[in-house]
Amino acid sequence: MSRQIIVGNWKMNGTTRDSKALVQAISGGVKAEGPDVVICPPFTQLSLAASQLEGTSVRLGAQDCHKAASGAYTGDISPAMLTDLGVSHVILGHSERRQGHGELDETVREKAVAAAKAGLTPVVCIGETEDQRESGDHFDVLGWQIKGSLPDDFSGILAYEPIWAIGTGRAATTEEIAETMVFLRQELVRQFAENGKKVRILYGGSVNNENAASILSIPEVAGALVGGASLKPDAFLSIIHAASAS
Ligand SMILES: O=C(CO)COP(=O)(O)O
Repeated sequence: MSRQIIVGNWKMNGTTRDSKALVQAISGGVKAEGPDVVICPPFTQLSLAASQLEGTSVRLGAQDCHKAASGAYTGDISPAMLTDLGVSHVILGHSERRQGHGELDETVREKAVAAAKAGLTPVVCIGETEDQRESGDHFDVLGWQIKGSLPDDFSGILAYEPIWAIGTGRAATTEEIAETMVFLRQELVRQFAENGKKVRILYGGSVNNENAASILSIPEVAGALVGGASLKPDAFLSIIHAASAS
């Protein structure tokens, strides 16, 4: 198993005071020789986190970006603004943006192109709803999301986050994850040939300190995208310690 990557998605959490404490606790507990670690605070805390993380091995990610480099887009943040702050990764197409903001596959793809062009590593999220899984349509849905959301020359990270597992405390079972990982790899190779072999796939959805070790030992799981548990230093650090470092 190769070096895994643990990404913490803080979502809309973090005032200055608690962000400072959280970054400090995480960076203080991470070992340079451990797995790759990326934390994704809200835009408002990126600058502070960047200065706190200087000289540490923890990388910084954002939770979204616009597809344009600059311009008349009130309220948006461009990829160049992120790299300017020392951000290296960007989460794109999270289900909370797809569902809450009507973000479409095509928009996610355009953002992934723009992010990569600016030197960011996109972490593109896909995942089925509970209804889609129950009706057995989940593989079709995931195949379409890959086709629609990933550019042909994609070389970033794909995060499989079943919507029904996000924030519910009900992670997918190791069998469900294992089976889905096999499908995702086949689909990536079918759609993108050689390039599809290189894309790293993360699992996300109710990953915590108790289930991390078994999820991270599933073949093809290159790491985890962690929401709620990434706000708790002890839980997040124990997920990090459960990940493979080499
Ligand atoms: O959405 C997620 C990470 O992007 C997962 O959130 P939870 O870990 O809180 O289920």
